[in-house]
Amino acid sequence: TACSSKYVLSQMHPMWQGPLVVPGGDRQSPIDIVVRKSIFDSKLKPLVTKYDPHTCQQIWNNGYSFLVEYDDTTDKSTLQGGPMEDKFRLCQFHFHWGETNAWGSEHTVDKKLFPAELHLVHWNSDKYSLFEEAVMEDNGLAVIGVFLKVGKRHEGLQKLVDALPAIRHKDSVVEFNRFDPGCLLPTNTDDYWTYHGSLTTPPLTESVTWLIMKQHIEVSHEQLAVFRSLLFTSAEEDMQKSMVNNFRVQQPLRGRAVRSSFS
Ligand SMILES: Cc1ccc(O)c(S)c1
Ligand SMILES: [Zn+2]
Repeated sequence: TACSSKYVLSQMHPMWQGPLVVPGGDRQSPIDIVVRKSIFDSKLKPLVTKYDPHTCQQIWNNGYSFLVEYDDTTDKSTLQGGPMEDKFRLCQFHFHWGETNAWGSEHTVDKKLFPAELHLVHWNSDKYSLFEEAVMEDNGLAVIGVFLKVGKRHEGLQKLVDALPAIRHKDSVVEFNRFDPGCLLPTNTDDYWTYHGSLTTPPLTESVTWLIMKQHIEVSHEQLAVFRSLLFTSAEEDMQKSMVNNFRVQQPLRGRAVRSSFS
C-alpha cells in the first residue's frame, strides 16, 4: 500500500531534481511566495486533519529523501477543508533539507530560505482509488508544506530521528509504527498559502494543491544533523554521497495566483 515505493521514479535525470524545466509545464513547484502579491480568500476553510498513528507502517530511504509511509487502503488518516471539496488520504511524509542551516527548503517566503521543509502527501480518495492514479490527475494530490527552523529540540520528531541510522543507505527500510504526523504540524494550521503546482521530484506531475503553513516548527541543530547523516547511495556503491540539498530549484509562477487564508 506504500503510496510511494511503487512510485518508482523511472526515467531519472542525472540530477535528482529531474529536468530543471518541464516542457509545457506552466504550474511547476516549488515557488517563491511573494506575500504582498498573495490574495486573501475568505472562502478558504481551516484545514481538518484526522491522522491515526496506527496507520504508520514503515520508514525508508528512497535515494532522494526518507519517507514515512502510511496505510492508505482506508480513510483512516485524512485531510479535508482548506480549498478542497474532497477528502484526501495521507500516504507519506518526507522532508527536503540543505547541507547547512542557511538553505534547504523548496518554497521560500519573500525569498526567505529555511533549513528544511516537511511535505505531508495526501491523495483524493473521493475521486480515485490509488495514489498512482491520483498523482497523474489535476489536483489529485494535496501536499501540506511546513517550514523547519533551527531552535529547540522537537520531542515528537526525535522518535523519527532515532530510526534514521537504520536507513542510512538508499533502499533501506525499517518498520515504523505508531507515529502521529500531527505532532509535526505547527500549532496554527489555519493560516496558510495555497496554489496549484507539481511534485518537486520526477515525474513532476502538475497534480498538487499546495498548502504552505505560515507558521514554522522548530527542530534542533543536532536533529537536522542526523538528516544529513543519511546517504543518497546504496550500501553497494563505493562512492558514498551525503543526502543533503535534496530540494528542487524554484520554478516560474507563470501568472498563477497564490491565495492566503489569512489577511
Ligand atoms: C509524491 C511526492 C514525492 C516526492 C516529493 O518530494 C513530493 S513533493 C511529492
Ligand atoms: Zn517533497
